[in-house]
Amino acid sequence: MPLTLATTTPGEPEIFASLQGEGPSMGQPSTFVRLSRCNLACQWCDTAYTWRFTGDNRPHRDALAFERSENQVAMEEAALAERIAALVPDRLVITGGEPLLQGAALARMLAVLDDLRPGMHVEMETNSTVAPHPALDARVNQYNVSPKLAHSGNPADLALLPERLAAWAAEPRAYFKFVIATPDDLDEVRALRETYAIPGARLFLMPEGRSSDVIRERSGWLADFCAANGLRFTDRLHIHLWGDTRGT
Ligand SMILES: Nc1nc2[nH]cc(C(=O)O)c2c(=O)[nH]1
Ligand code: SF4
Ligand SMILES: [Mg+2]
Repeated sequence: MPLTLATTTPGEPEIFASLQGEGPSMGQPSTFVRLSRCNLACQWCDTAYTWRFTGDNRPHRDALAFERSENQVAMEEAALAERIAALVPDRLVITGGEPLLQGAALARMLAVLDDLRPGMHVEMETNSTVAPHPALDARVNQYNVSPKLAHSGNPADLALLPERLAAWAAEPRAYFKFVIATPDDLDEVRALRETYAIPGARLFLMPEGRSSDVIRERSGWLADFCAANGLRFTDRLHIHLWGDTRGT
């Protein structure tokens, strides 16, 4: 079974070399692979082209509908591994959408990649709701886990799964990255942190924003909060550098 990737332009899979823009590895040169499909629907999602296809009327800020045929492309595992191996970075970031929905195929792809480029550092971005396939889990070095708060618009019974959150909190490879839009969101983070005993060293707060101006405005109060509460702050470096564009 091939993987389903997002596209940069119709037919062209979203595979690119860039700098990790968010979280513990911010600034690291990395190859990115963006998979299509998501099991959630965040109203501020900046990659709605991975899930909000024509006929999907779940609320989104832009109310855009994307043509599935233009925004998805199938790719065999071995072909994807070859594309990754041909790029310079020795780190790989797999994102989406929700990449763990395609865990078994990703594990097969990473097995091929390990033959072509042994020792690559593999980072997985995830929305926290899907348990990693065991064969995939064995090949991941780092999880960047982003549970979705109430302001995302997802019902909590879909977005915040107690069993999953407890498992990520206990997983030393997992770094939490909470997307924060308003100061009210911080109370929800505080409650989750207490409930699941998330260590501060593995908890990042990141401003929501798809433009440099919005991110900068929110960074002001969010960075102050992080400093006062002993939490880690992450910017969205790629938005400052390249704006909200595909393939960056
Ligand atoms: N440069 C860059 N860094 C990123 N870190 C997480 C990303 C994502 O879309 O998940 C992302 C992205 O799209 N670009
Ligand atoms: S979980 Fe991520 S990809 Fe899915 S809708 Fe939310 S922001 Fe978008
Ligand atoms: Mg992104």
